[in-house]
Amino acid sequence: MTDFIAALKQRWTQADSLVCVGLDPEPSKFPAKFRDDSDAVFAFCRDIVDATAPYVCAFKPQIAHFAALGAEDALQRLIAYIHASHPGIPVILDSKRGDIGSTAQHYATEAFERFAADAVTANPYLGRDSVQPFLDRADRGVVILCRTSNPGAGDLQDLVVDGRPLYQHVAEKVARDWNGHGNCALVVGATWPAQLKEVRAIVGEVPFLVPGVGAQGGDVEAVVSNAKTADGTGLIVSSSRAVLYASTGDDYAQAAAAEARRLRDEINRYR
Ligand SMILES: O=C(O)c1cc(=O)[nH]c(=O)n1[C@@H]1O[C@H](COP(=O)(O)O)[C@@H](O)[C@H]1O
Repeated sequence: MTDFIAALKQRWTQADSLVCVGLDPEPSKFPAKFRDDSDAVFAFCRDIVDATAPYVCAFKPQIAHFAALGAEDALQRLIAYIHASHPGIPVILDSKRGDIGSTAQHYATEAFERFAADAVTANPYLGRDSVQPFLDRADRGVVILCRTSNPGAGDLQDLVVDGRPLYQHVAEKVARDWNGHGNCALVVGATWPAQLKEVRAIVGEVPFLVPGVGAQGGDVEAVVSNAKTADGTGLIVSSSRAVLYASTGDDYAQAAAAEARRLRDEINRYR
C-alpha cells in the first residue's frame, strides 16, 4: 500500500481533480432495479465507483451507512474492489474514531487491516493518545476533525480557550505536534469559508477534507479560493448525496458521473 499523502498528491495531479465521492448508501433512495437485489448495497456503490472514478482524487465510504444495515461485509468488499479495479485512488474510511489508547488500537486495526482503508477520519476530543495508534501508521492517513460542516459545529469547536477558538488549537496541534510522520489531514466543512481561510493560515500545506458541498449547500468558489494551497491543490472536496442520488432512474450511474465531473470542473475554475 502506498503512502496515503503521496497517493493523494499523485491522484490530484494525474486526474486533475480535487473531488472526493462519499459512499453513503441509503437503500430507500436506490433505483428500482436494486429492489430485489440481496447485494444491493455493494452493487449500487460499485456502479457509482466505476462511473465516477475518472473524476475523483479519493473515495470516502461512511461506516455508519453500512453498519446500520449490517452490511460491513459489503463495505469490506467495496474497498477491496476499489483497490483492485481503480488502483491509485485512495480510500478514506469515515468512521470518526477516538477512544482511550488501548481501544483506539483496535479502531486502527479495524480501519487499516479489516477494511484496508488508506486513511481514516478521527475525533481529537480525547487527546493525543487516543489518535496515536492512527498517527503511528506512517503509511496511512489520519483525517482529524477540526471545524465540522454541521450547524452545531460551533457549540464546542468555537469555545474560546487561551484567546482563540478551540478548532484553531486543534489545527495548530495537529500541524505542529501530531504530524511527525506527515500523514495528517484536517476536516474543515465547506459551509464555513471564513474558518477555512483561518485554518489554512495556521497549518500551511496540510491537506483538508472538505465535506459540505452539494446537499449541505457549501459554496465551491469560496472553498477553493479560501483554502487551496499555493500550488492550487491541498483539498479533498467531498460530496455524497448530490452525486449518489443525482438520479433515481436507470441513468443513476451516468447522472452520478455527470455530477462528479461538473463538481471537478467547477472546482478547477477557481484553482
Ligand atoms: O468526516 C466527514 O466526512 C464529515 C465531516 C463533517 O464535518 N461533515 C460531514 O458531512 N461529514 C460527512 O460527509 C458526508 C456528507 O454527505 P453529503 O452532505 O451528502 O455530501 C457525510 O457522510 C458526513 O458524515
